[in-house]
Amino acid sequence: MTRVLDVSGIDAAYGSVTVLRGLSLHMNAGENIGLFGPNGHGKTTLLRVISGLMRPRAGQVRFQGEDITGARPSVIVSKGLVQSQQGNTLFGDMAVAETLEMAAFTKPARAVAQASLAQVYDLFPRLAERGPQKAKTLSGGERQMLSIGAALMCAPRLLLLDEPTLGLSPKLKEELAVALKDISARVPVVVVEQDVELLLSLADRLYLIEHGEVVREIAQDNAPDHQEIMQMYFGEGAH
Ligand SMILES: Nc1ncnc2c1ncn2[C@@H]1O[C@H](COP(=O)(O)OP(=O)(O)OP(=O)(O)O)[C@@H](O)[C@H]1O
Repeated sequence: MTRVLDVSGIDAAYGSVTVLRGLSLHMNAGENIGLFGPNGHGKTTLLRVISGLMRPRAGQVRFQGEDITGARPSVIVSKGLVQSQQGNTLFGDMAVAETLEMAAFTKPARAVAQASLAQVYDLFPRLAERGPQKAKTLSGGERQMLSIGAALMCAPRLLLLDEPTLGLSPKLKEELAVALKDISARVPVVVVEQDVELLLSLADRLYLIEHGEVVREIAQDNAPDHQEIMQMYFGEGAH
C-alpha cells in the first residue's frame, strides 16, 4: 500500500550548522505519528523540510507516493499537505475570521471553505466568538487554535502540527487536547509534542529524534512506561 509519507535520508543545515543527519521515517495509511525529543534537535526543521519551507541538502520526501522534495510550499499545500505553524507566526493585524477565510486559498480548499469554517468554529467555539478580533490581541492558547484552524481551512489530507500545546495553561491544554483528538481521528496527523502522554493519545507510533536522527521508534500498543520514556527523553537518572 502507498505510504502517506516517506522521508528518507534527509540532511539539512542552516549555513554550516548541520541539523538533520540522514533522517528517515514513514507514515502508513490510516495511522498518525508523533515526534518527540530534546529541544533544538531538529523536529521543527524536519517539519519545515516536509512542508517545503526548507530545502534539504540530501534525501527525499514522498507524499502519497509522489516526490515533493524541494517543491514550493504553496504547491505542497495545494496537494493537501499542510503545516500548522506555532501560533506566534500569524499576521497580527488580521482579524480571526479574515485569517481563516484567507487560509482557504487553494482551489480544493475554496470549494469546501464554508464547511471547513463551520467545522473550525465547532471545534474552537472561542474563535467563533472572536471573529472581528485582531490575531495579535489573542491569548497564546487562542493563537494556537487560530493557527490550527487556519491549517484546517486548507482542506488538509495530512496535517503537520508543531507543538500545539506549547506554553499553555493546564486548562487550555486540556481543551486543546480534546480538539486535537477529534482532528486526529478525521485527518492524518504528524504531531511534534513534548507531552509524551498526549502524543501517545494522538499517535499510533512515535519517533524519538536526537541530534537530527531517529534514535528510537515506539509503537503505541507496545509503549514503555512513563518513567522509561522520561529516561529516554532526559537521559539516565530522570524521574
Ligand atoms: N533559521 C535558523 N537559522 C539558524 N539556525 C537555526 C534556525 N532555525 C533553527 N536553527 C537551529 O537548528 C537546530 C534545530 O532546531 P529545531 O527548531 O529544528 O529543533 P526542535 O527539535 O524543533 O526544537 P524545539 O523543540 O526547541 O522547537 C537548533 O540548534 C536551532 O538553533
